[in-house]
Amino acid sequence: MASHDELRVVNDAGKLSSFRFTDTSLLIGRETKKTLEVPLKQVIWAEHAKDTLEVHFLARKNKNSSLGLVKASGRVYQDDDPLVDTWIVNLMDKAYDGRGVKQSRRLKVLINPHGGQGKAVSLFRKKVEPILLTAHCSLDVTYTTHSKHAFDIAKDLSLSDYDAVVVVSGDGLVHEILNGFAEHTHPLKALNIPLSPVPTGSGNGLSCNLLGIQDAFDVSAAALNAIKGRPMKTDLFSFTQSGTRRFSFLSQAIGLMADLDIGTEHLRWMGDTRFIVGFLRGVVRYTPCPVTLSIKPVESEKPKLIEKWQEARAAPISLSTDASEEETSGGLPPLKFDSKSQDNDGWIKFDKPLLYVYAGQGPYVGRDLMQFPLSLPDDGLIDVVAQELSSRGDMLKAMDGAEKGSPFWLPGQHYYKAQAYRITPHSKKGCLSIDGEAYPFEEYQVEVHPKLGTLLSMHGRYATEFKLLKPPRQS
Ligand SMILES: Nc1ncnc2c1ncn2[C@@H]1O[C@H](COP(=O)(O)OP(=O)(O)OP(=O)(O)O)[C@@H](O)[C@H]1O
Repeated sequence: MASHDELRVVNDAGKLSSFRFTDTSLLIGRETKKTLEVPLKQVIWAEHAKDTLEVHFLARKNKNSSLGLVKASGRVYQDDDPLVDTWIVNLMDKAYDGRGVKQSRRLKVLINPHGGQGKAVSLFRKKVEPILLTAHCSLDVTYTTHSKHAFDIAKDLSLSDYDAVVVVSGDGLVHEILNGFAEHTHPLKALNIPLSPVPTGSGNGLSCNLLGIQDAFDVSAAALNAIKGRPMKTDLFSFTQSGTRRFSFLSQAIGLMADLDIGTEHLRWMGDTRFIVGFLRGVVRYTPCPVTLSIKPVESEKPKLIEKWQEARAAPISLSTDASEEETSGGLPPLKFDSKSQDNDGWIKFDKPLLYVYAGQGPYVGRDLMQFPLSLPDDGLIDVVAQELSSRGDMLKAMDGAEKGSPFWLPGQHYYKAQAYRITPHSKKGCLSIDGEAYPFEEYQVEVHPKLGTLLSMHGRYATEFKLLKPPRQS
C-alpha cells in the first residue's frame, strides 16, 4: 500500500509510475527512467476523471530549452483509488495556496496583432491560450484594432471582473493600459490590478525584467506568470509635458537611445535586432543631444549605489498583500515637482555635453541592454543615466557585455538615483521615446510615485542579478 502522499498509476503502455509531492516539487517515479522532478510552481492543474489521474505542468526538455505544457496521466492503481481526490486537493493547495495565489484566475487578455514581428495572435493561440485554459483560467480576450484601443479599454475596465490583465504585446501596449488606468474613475483601484506581459513586441523590456533573461522571450513562461505570479508593487513615473500629465512605467530616452528606437520603426521586421542596428548607426552619426538635464538626486556615487542595492537585494522579499478599500479609494497622487514649482532645493544641473539621457526602472530596457542594473521595483526612485559625449570608441566598448550591464562602468556614464528630473531641449528636432512610444521633442519633467503600479512576478523582484560589481580592468 502506498503512503498517503503517493499514488500509483499505470500508463497506456502498462508501465507503473508513482506520483508524490513535497513542499516544493512534484515527483514522478517511472519504472525504467529517472524520477522526474517538477517544481510545484510549474504545476498548473490536476484532476481525476473515471479512474484516470491527470497532472498538467510546465517543464523544460533540457536546462536551456523553453517551457512546454506537459500532461502526465494514467489509470490509478485500484488500491489507491480512494486516496486520489484528497491527494489532488492537497497538491493543488500546495501548488497554488502555498504560493498565496488563487486558482482559476479571471483574466482580461489584450492582444496587439501588429506588435513586433506580427506573431502575437499565433503565439497566443498556439502556446499561451492552451496553458491558461488548462489552468482553468477564464479568459476575456480583445484583439486591439487601432492605436489607443487598449487605453480606452483600460479606462473603462470593469475592475471587479478581473484578477489580472494579460498584455500580449511589447512595452507600448503596457504603456497605454497604465495610462488608461490612470484615467479610470477609480484610478488607484485600476492600478492595483496586476499586469502580466507576454512578450510579442519588438521592445519587451518588462518581460525581460519580470521573467529573467533566459525566459524573457518565452511566451509559456509568461503564461505561467499570469497563472502563478504574485502581485508586486512597482513605482510609476509621472511624465509631464506642455501641462499634460501621463504615466511611464519603464523608460524615457532622449538622444542616441531614443533615435535608435523611434528612428528604426521601419525595421520592425528585424525584431529587436533593429535596436542594435540603430545603435551602430547612432555611433557612426555621433550627434550630440542638445538638452539641459536638471535632476533632484539622492545618490550618484557608484560604490554607494551598489552598496545600497546589495542591501536591498539581500532583504527578505515582502509579499504584496491585498490593498484595502481605503488604500485604493482616492485619486492619483498630486505632483510634487511640476515645472512651475518653486522647489529648487536639492536640484542640480548636469553641465557636460550629452550623447543621451536614459531614465527608468527595471534592469533591462531590451534583451541586449541592461541599462539600469541597480534598479529596484519599489525604492521610490528613478535611475537616471547621463551619457557624456565622450568618444565613439567608448560607445563601441559599451556594446561588449551590454546585456550584463557593462555600460554602467563607462567613464562617461553617470548614474543617479533621483526623485525627479527635467529635460529642456535646445533644438526643435529630435526623438523622445517614453516606454518605447514616440513623444514630441519638447521640455518634460518626470517624478516618481512609489508603488503606484502592480505587476505579476514569479520572483517578487526583478529576476536577473547585476554581477559586474567592480569596474572591468582597463586593457
Ligand atoms: N491593431 C493595431 N494596429 C496598429 N497599431 C496598434 C494596434 N494595436 C495597438 N497598436 C499600437 O502598437 C503600439 C505598441 O505596440 P507593442 O506594445 O505591441 O509593441 P512595441 O514593442 O512597443 O513596439 P513595436 O510596435 O515596435 O513592436 C502602440 O503604439 C499601440 O497603440
